[in-house]
Amino acid sequence: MSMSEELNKLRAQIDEVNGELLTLLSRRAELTKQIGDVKVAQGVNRFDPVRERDMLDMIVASNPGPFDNDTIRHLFKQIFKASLDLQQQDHQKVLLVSRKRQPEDTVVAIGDTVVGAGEKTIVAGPCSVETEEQVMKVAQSLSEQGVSLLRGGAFKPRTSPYDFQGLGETGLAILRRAADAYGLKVISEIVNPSDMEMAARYVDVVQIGARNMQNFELLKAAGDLNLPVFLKRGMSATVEEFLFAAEYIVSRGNSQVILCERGIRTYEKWTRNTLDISAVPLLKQESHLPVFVDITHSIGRRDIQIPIAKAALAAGADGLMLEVHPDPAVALSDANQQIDIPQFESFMDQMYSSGLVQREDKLVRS
Ligand SMILES: O=C(O)C(=O)C[C@]1(C(=O)O)C=C[C@@H](O)C=C1
Repeated sequence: MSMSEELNKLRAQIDEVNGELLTLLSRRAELTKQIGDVKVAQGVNRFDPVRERDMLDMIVASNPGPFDNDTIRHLFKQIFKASLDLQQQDHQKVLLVSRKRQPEDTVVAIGDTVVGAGEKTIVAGPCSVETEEQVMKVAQSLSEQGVSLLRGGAFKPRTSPYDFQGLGETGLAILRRAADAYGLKVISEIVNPSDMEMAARYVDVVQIGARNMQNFELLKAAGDLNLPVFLKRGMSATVEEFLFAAEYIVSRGNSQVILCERGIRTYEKWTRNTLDISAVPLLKQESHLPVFVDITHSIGRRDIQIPIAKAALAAGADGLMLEVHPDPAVALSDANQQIDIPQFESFMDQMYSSGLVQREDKLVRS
């Protein structure tokens, strides 16, 4: 027998053993899955280190070699770990917001504006609603720029109780009048579950702010609404916690949820928050919900807004949120970060000329 004939023969035997090992591993895996089910039913912990140690002791006691005991232990520990992972996967509930549940993108219709269907959408407006004149000026600019979603804060959860807290229902009424005057739609934050019904008379989209991302009663109330919800990521929330917050809304029957990355708290001081750009493709990958980036709160400065906007869109964001005020210097909140109307016009010019955003009023809808 030649050398290569001998090699081929041995390899054929190895292939056979591999097949037998695979059959045995699969049989073992099926058994561990069944054990996993029994453990869930009994409410027992899946990981059982004592059982693992006993099995290892038993196995090495009858180890015929040539592998030494440490190697055998190592190999079997890998098998235990894989079995545990399998038990866990089996019982992980697939979230309603997950792409595993719904592979196709959720599209949210706000009037004629279609969010999440490929076109990029801009949401703009003042941080706080201050006067009718202020909101009218911004609304006029939005309509001239072909932007149809007007934002404005009427209920302001401010860090300090002594800061301007918003005009409340009066503010929502101002937003509605301005939006109606210019054919726009309104997005505004609601902070109290008991205000949801009242808010639905004025707004087209309810916003849940970063500070309320884990206000579960508010999330449930938003889930009972028949309106889209714009959910902002909490400043210290992980991507997973963010998705669970969205799940609170969707699990109540409201699937019209838009996620918004708005920066997270880090040690960096040159931006107000640190824009977690990686959250955008991660959220798009994990979830079917549309994803926006708030380019105002995330960075808190005007000078780098254009590259940040481009980065957000390039990362796959479905839209951008930004703050516009006729006279930012005298704004009652966020005076340092809002842009004025000429700056907004120039911003939109750059978005359109780069081809990243299409004018909504020029889009032909089928
Ligand atoms: O015997 C169990 O309790 C199992 O869950 C099975 C198994 C195994 O793969 O053998 C898996 C995980 C535990 O940590 C211990 C053992």
